[in-house]
Amino acid sequence: MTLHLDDLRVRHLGECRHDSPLSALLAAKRTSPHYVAEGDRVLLEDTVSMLAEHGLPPEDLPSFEAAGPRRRIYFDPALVTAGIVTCGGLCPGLNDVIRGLVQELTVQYDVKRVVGFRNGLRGLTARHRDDTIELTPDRVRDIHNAGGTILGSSRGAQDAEEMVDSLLLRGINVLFVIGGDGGMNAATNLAAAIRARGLDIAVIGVPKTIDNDLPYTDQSFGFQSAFAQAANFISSVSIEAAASPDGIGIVKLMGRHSGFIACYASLARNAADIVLIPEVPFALEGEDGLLARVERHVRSKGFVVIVVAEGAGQDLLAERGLLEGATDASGNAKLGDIGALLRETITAHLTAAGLVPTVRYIDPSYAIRSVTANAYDSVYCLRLAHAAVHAAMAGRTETAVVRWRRRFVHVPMPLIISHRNQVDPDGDLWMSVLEATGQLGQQRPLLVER
Ligand SMILES: Nc1ncnc2c1ncn2[C@@H]1O[C@H](COP(=O)(O)OP(=O)(O)OP(=O)(O)O)[C@@H](O)[C@H]1O
Ligand SMILES: O=P(O)(O)OC[C@H]1O[C@](O)(CO)[C@@H](O)[C@@H]1O
Ligand SMILES: [Mg+2]
Repeated sequence: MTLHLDDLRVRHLGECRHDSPLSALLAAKRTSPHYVAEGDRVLLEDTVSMLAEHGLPPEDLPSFEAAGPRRRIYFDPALVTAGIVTCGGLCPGLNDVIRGLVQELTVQYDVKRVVGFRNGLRGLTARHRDDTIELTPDRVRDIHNAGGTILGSSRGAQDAEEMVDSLLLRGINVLFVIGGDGGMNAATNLAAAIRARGLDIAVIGVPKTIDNDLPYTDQSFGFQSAFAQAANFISSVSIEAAASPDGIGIVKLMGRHSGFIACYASLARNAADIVLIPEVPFALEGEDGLLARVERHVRSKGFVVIVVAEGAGQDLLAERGLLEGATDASGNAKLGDIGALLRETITAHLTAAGLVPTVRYIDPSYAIRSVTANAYDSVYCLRLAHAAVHAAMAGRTETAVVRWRRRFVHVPMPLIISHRNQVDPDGDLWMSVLEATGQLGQQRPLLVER
């Protein structure tokens, strides 16, 4: 998709007429290698060839508005009531973001009231809108020490008009939606409904997903904590597999459509022989199929470790009638158990080949996303929260705050949901996985024409 400068402009509610309480901090600031001034922009692309292809002067190249505090702001903080909602699956760092938002709003901007809507967007429906949590600095002081979200979360559709009514009834001027692709979709619809009614309410998204499947963000917060935890399970399974004759270790990791967790967790331990992700189809049968490869590994090395993303090989399950074709409350496809299929077919294949396999299959499932954010993610969450508050107070709306090429920037929400971020089979991450696993060293990478 070719993007132009105009596609990357974010919406403003109006002119910034108030002095920011942070303006003194900004007085002498200019763009530097470590700071982007509020009038400057951050390039979308970062290679000479991609930039040259546009044939445009620098100021016309596709670029993002820099995040960060502004000298002048749109909202009078004394009149602001902020709302926060977390939606979709859990992700390490949710509490860190909530804490950062509340602290920045109340301490720096002196916003008097922050309201937490409970249990996801369900908390914005007529039935649940009065069941909120008052978020004060005291209430959030220690919440980052635990995983999950103190607000609760949920899946399932809600009516945008009903949610706008809730914002009006609760006197919300700025709403922070912390969510994944679904949450950002819902926030976009909500912002459109607010705009259609001509209301003065800012909607700011903080993208959240352990799957790292949202585009225009380097990596989503919590992803690093989640894959670090996943890597521990890879270590366990490889120790088990190595200690058993004809040992087979299989770890299935979350990643509905994107195999980032499987790739990064595998690279973190460098113990996997085979990594399977949704983006790279594979065959079970045939000389270059998975079963033959597993057999070769077992015969040469004595054991094999396979890391499989939950969304990989869904076509193989469908062929065998093992997919229900059902969806969850948010419309996400329910997946079949690729780990179980691997366990069964590998056991049968090796047994028929005269081996006596010992199979260890671990599905850590929720255990990787319910963890507390690690120190790196905590810093990241706090900085995203600061950026989100600055964006909201400056009257940005339908805008997500992300880190892009190490800078914090504003992305129009429609862009964040325009497509899915996936591992590129022609990109350098997958290349690293092939190099690290040795999948490349065999006849061909495990990318099988089917
Ligand atoms: N296309 C959509 N339009 C409007 N609302 C949506 C859409 N998709 C999802 N939602 C709503 O957004 C909320 C969160 O969506 P979902 O359950 O898919 O999780 P998510 O935000 O994608 O997070 P994650 O992928 O990390 O679990 C749900 O309440 C859901 O109803
Ligand atoms: O069981 P739940 O809560 O619906 O969530 C499972 C899904 O949520 C995610 O963690 C994030 O979308 C996926 O990796 C996983 O498939
Ligand atoms: Mg999602």
